[in-house]
Amino acid sequence: MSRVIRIGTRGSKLALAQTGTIADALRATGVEVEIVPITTPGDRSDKPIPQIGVGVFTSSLREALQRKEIDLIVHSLKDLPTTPEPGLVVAAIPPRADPRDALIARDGLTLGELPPGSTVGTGSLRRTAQLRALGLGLEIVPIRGNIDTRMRKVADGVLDAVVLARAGLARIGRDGEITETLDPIQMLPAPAQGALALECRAADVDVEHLLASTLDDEGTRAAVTAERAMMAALEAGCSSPIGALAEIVEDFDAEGAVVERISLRGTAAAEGENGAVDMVRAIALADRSEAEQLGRTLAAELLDLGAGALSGPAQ
Ligand SMILES: NCc1[nH]cc(CCC(=O)O)c1CC(=O)O
Repeated sequence: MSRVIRIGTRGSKLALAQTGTIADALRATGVEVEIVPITTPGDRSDKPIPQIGVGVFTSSLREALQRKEIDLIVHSLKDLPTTPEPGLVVAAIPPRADPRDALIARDGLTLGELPPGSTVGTGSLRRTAQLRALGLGLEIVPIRGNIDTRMRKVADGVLDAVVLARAGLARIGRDGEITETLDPIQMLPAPAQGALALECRAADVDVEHLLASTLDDEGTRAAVTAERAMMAALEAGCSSPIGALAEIVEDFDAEGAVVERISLRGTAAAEGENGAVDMVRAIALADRSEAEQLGRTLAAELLDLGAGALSGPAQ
């Protein structure tokens, strides 16, 4: 392609890192790439993320894309609302990084080693609800800010631990400080955590084709499709207390031949006794081609178990 592809990005270390990775991958295919920094209102606000609303970081970037000031956005797919944006298309979803959450605790401690009353920082309702459900007597402290700011609270002794996504830590080169990778049995990640979404204008067929043919990963796309279909069916926004993890697993068909299927685990908040938050959980399996339906089926099962009482766009 003779055109220069302009990638718009927020100025955070994480955004620059993931944009840089995609820029390198595109340059390796022989195209010329320019990186265009864009400041969003979300970067200027100190309010907790659940209060500033869904998609606050994405709207300024999308406006620049619609106005043709840039040609491509590299999103963290977990931060992207499930409603499609008219005129734009997610042209590629590259191979996913490790989707799990991680603990960074003082003195190399694991969750189980933190004494009751220990303070654990997170800004996420999903992480808060799942940490509480473990019944370890941890004190969950709401925090926000970028990854470095959150990590500093442990280094400075302000908090005993924080929980962050492995993928983000790896992208900024700080995964060496993880003291425990949380098993999805304890902590299901956010839908699409660890995955990137490459968005361009639907009318820009050259860029769309380049992205789709060089950077898309079908297995990742199937997994995140199932997770996001579950989220959409629960009408949950990106900051609602729900978690989901789909994995491609090997199974046997009726004749005993090995086939690949998708397994999807999900969790959502439900109202427990005395108004407490309970996390209900479910798992289901489907053919790879049925990712979307699998997500809806699991959502229906979670709703049957009482999910939804606390989930909703307002959270
Ligand atoms: N909500 C913030 C956010 N958006 C994307 C990531 C990095 C992980 C990813 O790309 O999924 C993070 C940080 C975190 O949750 O620890």
